[in-house]
Amino acid sequence: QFHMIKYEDLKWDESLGQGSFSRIFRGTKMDIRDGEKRETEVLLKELDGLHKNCWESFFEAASLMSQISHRHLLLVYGVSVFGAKNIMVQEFVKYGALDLYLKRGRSVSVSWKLDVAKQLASALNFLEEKNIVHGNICAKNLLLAREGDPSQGSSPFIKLSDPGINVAFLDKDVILDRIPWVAPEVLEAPDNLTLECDKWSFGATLWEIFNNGNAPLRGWDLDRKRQFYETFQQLPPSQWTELADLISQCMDYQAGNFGSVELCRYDPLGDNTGELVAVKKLQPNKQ
Ligand SMILES: N#Cc1ccc(Nc2nc(N)cc(-n3cnc(CCO)c3)n2)cc1
Repeated sequence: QFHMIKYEDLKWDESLGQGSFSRIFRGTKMDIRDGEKRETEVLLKELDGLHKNCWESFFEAASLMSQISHRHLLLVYGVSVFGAKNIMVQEFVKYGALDLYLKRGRSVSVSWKLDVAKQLASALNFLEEKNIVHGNICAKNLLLAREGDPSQGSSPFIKLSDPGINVAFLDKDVILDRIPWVAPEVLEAPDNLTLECDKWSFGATLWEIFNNGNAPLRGWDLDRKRQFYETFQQLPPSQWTELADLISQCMDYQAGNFGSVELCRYDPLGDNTGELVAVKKLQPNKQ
């Protein structure tokens, strides 16, 4: 289910940084078209050696992206395996990851952000229609193919990247660190990803986009992040009511695989001033 690319047809240019379990490089792949040699600029994503045992998951994530094509889904040309090296060969997307682009202080307009949000929504709608779960929606996995120029009225263009290693293969701490992008039910059952999980992550990614690429709960340690879910907290609401409503509809503790909801008082100080919170009991899915 994958196009195998010969290692000798690849050429590495400069390193572009570090994903969580991979290193990325600019490069070229050589192929023959109409009988002549052609070099295509590519992004080489190399799985790092210590995660060798998840190479199937690494490639499975990519093959998910190459089984279907959509204007806002990254094009994956194929894979190359050479000794211990596992390399995914992707189309080179001109401006790279959206979170870095926004953090670099590009001041972009609200309509620029709305365009990006709509494009992400259309990619997720497409995946949902195919009943395909991505599992790692976040601004780092949105790639900017076109900057868009407000003076020319041209809008940005994004591509959703591959999800990387499946969350079921990740250590608990890595999953905790993905709070608030990872849906709460994934912490209990990381091998049961559903479309609801992508909806939750969509909410956190919207928050990122409209907060100029700043990560939600930035700098929080794992215990504080875990508590964020245990006390059913929400992200700080956006200044735009409709956006705040959309984000809280996506990041809805009820919608996941939670069973009955029982209201009780969460009373940390023991002086009965605690706020009323909902206590959810994890129940097996009713279906
Ligand atoms: N300066 C700069 C610069 C860097 C990168 C690109 N291009 C590109 N193309 C892709 N296909 C994937 C990525 N990419 C970026 N970060 C990840 C890991 C998180 O997914 C993947 N970047 C363009 C310019």
